[in-house]
Order: sequence, then C-alpha cells, then structure tokens
Amino acid sequence: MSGELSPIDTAKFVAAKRAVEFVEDGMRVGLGTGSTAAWMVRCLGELVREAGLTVTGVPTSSRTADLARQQGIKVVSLDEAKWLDLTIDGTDEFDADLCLIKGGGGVHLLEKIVATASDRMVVIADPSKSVDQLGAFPLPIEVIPFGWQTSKSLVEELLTSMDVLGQTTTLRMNGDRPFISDEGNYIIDLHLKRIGDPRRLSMVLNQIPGVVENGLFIDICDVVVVGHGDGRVEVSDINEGTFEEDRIEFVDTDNIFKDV
Ligand SMILES: O=C(CO)[C@H](O)[C@H](O)COP(=O)(O)O
Repeated sequence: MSGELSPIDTAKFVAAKRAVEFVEDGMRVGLGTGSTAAWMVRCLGELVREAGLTVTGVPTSSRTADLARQQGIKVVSLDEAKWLDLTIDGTDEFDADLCLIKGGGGVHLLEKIVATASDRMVVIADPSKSVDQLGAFPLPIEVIPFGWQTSKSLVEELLTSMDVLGQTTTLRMNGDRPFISDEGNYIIDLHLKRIGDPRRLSMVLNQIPGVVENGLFIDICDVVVVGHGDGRVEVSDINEGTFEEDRIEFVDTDNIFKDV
C-alpha cells in the first residue's frame, strides 16, 4: 500500500478502485459527488487515459463535472445520455437493507435523479458509513427558497408524528448566507438521531409542496463497496444476496492525480 495516504483516504481509494471494476467499455456512468466519489472519478479517469476505456459520464454536480473533464472523461447531461448503465456514488450512511442518507454535500437531488435513471447504483464507502439504523447523520431536504420558513414549519409539524428520536431542523448555511444548491434551492438539515421507518418518512416529506427532495435513498442502491485502511474491500450485492471480500494490493496514486 502507499505510505502517502491516510487510512481513511486509503479506505476511500480502495473502495473506489474496486467499484470502477464494474464499469465496462462503452458504458454511460453516473458520477457521484463528495470526497469518496472524487476518488472514483480519478480512478475512472486513469482507466480512460491508461487503459483506453471509453465511458460517458453524467456528473451529479458542477464540482464533479469539473473533476471529470480534468480527468479526460467525456461528460454529457442526463438528457443527452437518456439512461445510465451504472451510477457510482458515496454516501453519508447506509444500513443493512442498503437504504442511504445522502446529501452531506448538498447535491442529493441531482444524485437521486441520476441514480434512479441507472440500471444499477454502486455505493462506495469507508466503514464509518455503516449504521444499524439511519439517522445519526442529519437528513437533508432540499426546499424551494419561496416560503422556506413555512415549509420548515410544516416539516417540523410532520416530524412530531414520525418515528424519529430528534426533531431539530436547521437551515444549512454557507458563512452568514444560506447554502444554495446547484439548482438554486436551500437545504434544511433534520437532526433526527434515529429514523424508525425511513420508507414512510421519505414518502411523507416529499408530499410537502416546498420540499423538492429528501436525502433518503430507499430501494435505489444495489451494491455497496466498503474499503478499509489496510486495503481490504467488502462488496455486498443486495439483489444477488452475495458478499465478497477482496484486497487492493498496491496503491499507485501518481497516475490518478494526472490532469489531461
Ligand atoms: O451525498 C453526498 C453529497 O451530497 C456524498 O456522497 C456524501 O456526503 C458522502 O461524502 P464523502 O464521500 O465526502 O464522505
């Protein structure tokens, strides 16, 4: 293993390295957002440059689009690609059913649209993302700026009848201004501590008109690849009911930091 990477970066890197093995020549691939997904974009870029792999990428954020282009990956919009073979993305939490909380980076709306338009979603994670029950990580909801305080109050009222442990809600900030998503919306974080019924919560949150989308991914993720700091990788496929262990022996980070 490389001595240059911290254990957490090694974990993210090996998960990403293993996940890009799912990508086949000619595939249209959804590219997630976040620090783990960035490793995946670099690993994919390396395959494009060094192994001649042909892929078309649909990024889930402007950040990922910039990185993908820098890595030599062809980038198109979702409507140009129409449908995707595969999406690879990070997560903030995943449970045993491969339900997720995403949106720590504020782009769960685009991530959910892209993952839902894919034959398969592969999630890459370090072990800290695995939870028995979702909810320790704040659940983001993207809301329309118009009447956002009213939408926030409606969400708070709704939470009183939900199976959750905490009910605090906060507007996500960027310094002294509200954080603005790529789509021009606000993000409200729900500090729920424990979510008893993620499926129901996801459905009812999206019934509030000002809520565009919540960060719960239910029945969307097919495979989770968990990397470890010592190079071990675990691959769980919920549809096949399989679990495999693997190891990435050698981490060569020189190639993946090359720009084209
Ligand atoms: O959902 C996301 C962005 O909206 C990210 O995938 C999630 O926040 C994980 O990020 P990281 O890999 O940096 O821990």
